[in-house]
Amino acid sequence: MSQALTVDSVVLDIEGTTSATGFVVDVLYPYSRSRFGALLSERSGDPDVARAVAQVREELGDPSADNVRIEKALNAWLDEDRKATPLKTLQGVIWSEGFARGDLVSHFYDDVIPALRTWHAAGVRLHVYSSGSVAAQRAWFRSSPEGDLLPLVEGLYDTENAGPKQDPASYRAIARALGLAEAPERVLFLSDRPGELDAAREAGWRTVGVRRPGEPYYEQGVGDHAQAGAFDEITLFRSTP
Ligand SMILES: CSCCC(=O)C(=O)COP(=O)(O)O
Ligand SMILES: [Mg+2]
Repeated sequence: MSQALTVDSVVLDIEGTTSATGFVVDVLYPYSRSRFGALLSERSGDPDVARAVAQVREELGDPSADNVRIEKALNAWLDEDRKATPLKTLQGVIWSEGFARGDLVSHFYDDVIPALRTWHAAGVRLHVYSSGSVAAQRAWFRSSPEGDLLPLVEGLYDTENAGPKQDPASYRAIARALGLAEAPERVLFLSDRPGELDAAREAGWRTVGVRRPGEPYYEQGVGDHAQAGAFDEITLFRSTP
């Protein structure tokens, strides 16, 4: 359904919205699964790895969990597609290196990159809020099939610097970071998940649910949120304060 909105900023979900869940699950997840063991044993001094390991131990309630137990927990969370922050941190370390090496190229639906360029050219500020870590998001946008898209994007937010995606407080924190705490209606959130859209709306944001055939939330729909089947159905104008 066509949507036309006047906003300052658009905040993008990745999986299911800009990009295919199938690509994440079939390409990125196996890439990380086969590298957790080496990361844990060879890179324990890396501050991101050490922080994530401490968080896994805390979540397991086992302060002395060894690498075998930690790897098992990571793989179990991967199997259930649990968006646990330490899992996402460790995946972000692995994927960033995979993108930098050229092993990986990110996926965007065909309608997405032209829309991002159009919205950016119209003066709309673009940001990302994903369960994928900020490091993963940076690598994802830098290594697109059309090259480096990072210059289009102003802010990157994840469950560590903003909070859980189904909590309105996370959207309030992002609005503050955007300088829009007093005007949250000037922020638009695009996501495939109704729980995330509900949380954004509760924080005062505008919302459009993106429903793409084949995505996990396609059948369920996005409740009473405005919806679009692709980004080329969404026209954005830059609002003035
Ligand atoms: C580059 S992020 C990789 C995808 C991912 O791991 C993820 O959890 C995405 O979740 P989203 O919040 O974007 O639906
Ligand atoms: Mg999503």
